[in-house]
Amino acid sequence: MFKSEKPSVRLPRLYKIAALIAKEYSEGLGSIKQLVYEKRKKHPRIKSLFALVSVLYQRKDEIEHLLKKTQLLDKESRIDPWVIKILVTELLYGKKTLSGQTRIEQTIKGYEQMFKAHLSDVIEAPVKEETVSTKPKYVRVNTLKKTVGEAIDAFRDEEWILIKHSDKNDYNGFVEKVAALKDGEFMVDMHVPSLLIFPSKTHFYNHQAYKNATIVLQDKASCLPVHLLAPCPGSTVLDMCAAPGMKTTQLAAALENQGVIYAVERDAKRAGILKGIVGGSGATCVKVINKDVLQCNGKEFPGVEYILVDPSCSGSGMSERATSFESKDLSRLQKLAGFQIIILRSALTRYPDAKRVVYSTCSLHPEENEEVVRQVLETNSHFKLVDAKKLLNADWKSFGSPDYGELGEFCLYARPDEDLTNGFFLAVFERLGEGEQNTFFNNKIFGFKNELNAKDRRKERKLEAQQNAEQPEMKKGKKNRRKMNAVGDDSNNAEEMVNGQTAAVKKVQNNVGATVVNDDADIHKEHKNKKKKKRVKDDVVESQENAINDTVTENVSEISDKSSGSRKKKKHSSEASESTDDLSKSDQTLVMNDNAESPKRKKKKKMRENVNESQYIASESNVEAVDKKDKKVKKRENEILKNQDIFVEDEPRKKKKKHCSKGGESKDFSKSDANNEISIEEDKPKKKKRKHISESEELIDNLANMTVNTNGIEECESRKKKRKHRSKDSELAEVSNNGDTPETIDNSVEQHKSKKKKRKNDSEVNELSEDFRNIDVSYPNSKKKKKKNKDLECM
Ligand SMILES: C[S@@+](CC[C@H](N)C(=O)[O-])C[C@H]1O[C@@H](n2cnc3c(N)ncnc32)[C@H](O)[C@@H]1O
Repeated sequence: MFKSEKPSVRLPRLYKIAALIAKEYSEGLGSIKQLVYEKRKKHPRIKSLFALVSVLYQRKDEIEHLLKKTQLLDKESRIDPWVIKILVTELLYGKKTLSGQTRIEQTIKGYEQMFKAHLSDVIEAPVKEETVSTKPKYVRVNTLKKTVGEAIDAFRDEEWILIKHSDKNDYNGFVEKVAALKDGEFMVDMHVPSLLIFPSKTHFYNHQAYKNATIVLQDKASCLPVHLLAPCPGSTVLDMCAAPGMKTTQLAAALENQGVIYAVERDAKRAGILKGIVGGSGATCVKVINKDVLQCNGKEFPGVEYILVDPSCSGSGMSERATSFESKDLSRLQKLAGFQIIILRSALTRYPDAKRVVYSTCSLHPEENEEVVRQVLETNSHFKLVDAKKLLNADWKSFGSPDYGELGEFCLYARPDEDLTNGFFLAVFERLGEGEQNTFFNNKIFGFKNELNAKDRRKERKLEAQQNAEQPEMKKGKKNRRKMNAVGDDSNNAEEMVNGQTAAVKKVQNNVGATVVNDDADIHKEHKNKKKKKRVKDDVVESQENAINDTVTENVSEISDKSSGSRKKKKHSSEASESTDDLSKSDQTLVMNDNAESPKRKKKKKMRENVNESQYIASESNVEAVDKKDKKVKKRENEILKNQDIFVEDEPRKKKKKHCSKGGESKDFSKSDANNEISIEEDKPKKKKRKHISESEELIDNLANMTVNTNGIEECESRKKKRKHRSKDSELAEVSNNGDTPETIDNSVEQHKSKKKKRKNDSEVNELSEDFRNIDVSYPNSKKKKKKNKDLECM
């Protein structure tokens, strides 16, 4: 390739920073705008940075095509792929030249003719319209600062018109109303009562309520995990992957600042941002901890009852990223999934008081969602998967894949086209109660059960019932044969899946199979056997979970040594990959049944761990750019943060109040929003204002019916007390219960429009988004397109 005669050494910072932002954006670490502001490192050409990354994503299909055709990433493997993508963007869609004399720029420029040749293959497609344009603006009321009723009244005082939808069984009708919201209208969400919905073009950056954190711009999908975790005031919560802190502050609001939230964030810089957001929100019950959560456990955070696991993911659900470069990268997905499995497992095994755990991602890939849930559930004997729709207690339409049978049915998706939200996935786990079972637990061959289909399970049960009806002697023989066959089948599967690991896998299977067969041997002592089987199973699981924890610990120690030992790990990885390549592809978190573990198996297990470690490490090093810094820099950052009062505590502070009784109860979150947040000023002089109040109260009555079904769990005592205190207020509300009629809504539209126009003129001048409307002239494509504001809602 062409090389300049006097190559300069340094690539312009603009490109380096743009590459970093593009990479982090692809990893779901924020919206482009948010990352530009966060990462620009005082670079003055903020618009150019934004434009470069935006155009890269707008033109991703073409760029991807060119990279493939020219094999540029392979040929220039020494150059960071993100730098390549940014430079290609600049060359083809930006200034249309790379004027710098650096070797890297010149190298990319050398491909210009090839690009042009291949560009003609690509049908000149219009720049992709961002699907977010149809997505409304979601505004979560920060109930630490204002009640929902107060917030609604405040908006109505600004002439916003409330559109109601109270039928919680009519989700389609609700979505239709949301999609049809006109300028000047807003709604209350039918699932998350503290969430208000505005038309997509509404901007809040200049709104006082946004500036003082009375409202938070948070997508509906991102509000659901905390809504379903539903911790009650006074409880102890662990937010495992907390930054930038949208869900942390939502958790604090759910707790009404009573209790403790351990908000753990591994990235030092992001922990700083988290601390800022928490501080601004008025949350006082949050402890920000800058640490790898995989190094934490129930000793460090005692009494954790609720856990939110919202790990780094591909971010494929973010509307505008839906078909990004990464969405097709299976190996990256596997790495991310490996990490997600480890972190979810640690949530389910390391916190003995945990009663409810919510796992969420902003990914639409089953590899990061149902598959993670499957792998974790199949090896956990203490938790069950809960039907999330039941908890939601209202109509919903997007669920997990039918390929996963009941498991899929129990998980929720949010999809941009159907739900008008970002893409999201969510699964809820609860600790097993007395006599309960995790029906997804794989008690045959851990990690190799393929019959997840509910149909298959029904068939299995039918078969079992038939066998029970047969002669005991016959049954004995048949059952044993069946068990043996099952082992054989699974061995075959294992063989296909694990390739080089066959022997070890068979040994695991035979061990487990033998246990089951022995347990089943005496069918006349069925009752006794059941108990025995459960004991054996529990023992196996216990040791298995311990083994998993050990693995996690080993991973952690490896990770913490990452900067010094990355080369070593690469070696591990390549050594192991020879024999475990397929394993890593198909089942990288192969469950470890360590009951009576042979040295040979231990060795194999270690090998698998090495693969997992290196994959996990690889994915994590992708996820956090900061990890590339050397230890010294990181240490210095940590010290700075320590000085900023981000702390790691050995002992948690004493809880202010513990409202939940022992049994694992969680609060009725919707009711809390409804009952807790409304305060009515009795002596408002204006008629109009009084009307607003009464309407709000009517709405609140509706909200009170939107309860989170907590599976028979009692309501928090604190809630009851609070409701009593507020009963006076609600009585008053009932007296003045006059809602908007369609007529009043219509009449006020005109009035509203003129006022709104003025308000719009004022506010738009200062909109932050304006920065991006007149994007650098060198980017005609991005200029053509109207820039859509992206809030912090990506999280
Ligand atoms: C998807 S974001 C979380 C968004 C956040 N829950 C919110 O609502 O604002 C994932 C975060 O997890 C952090 N993270 C990744 N691995 C971690 C680990 N092992 N320990 C703690 N934090 C981790 C990442 O740095 C990133 O900030």
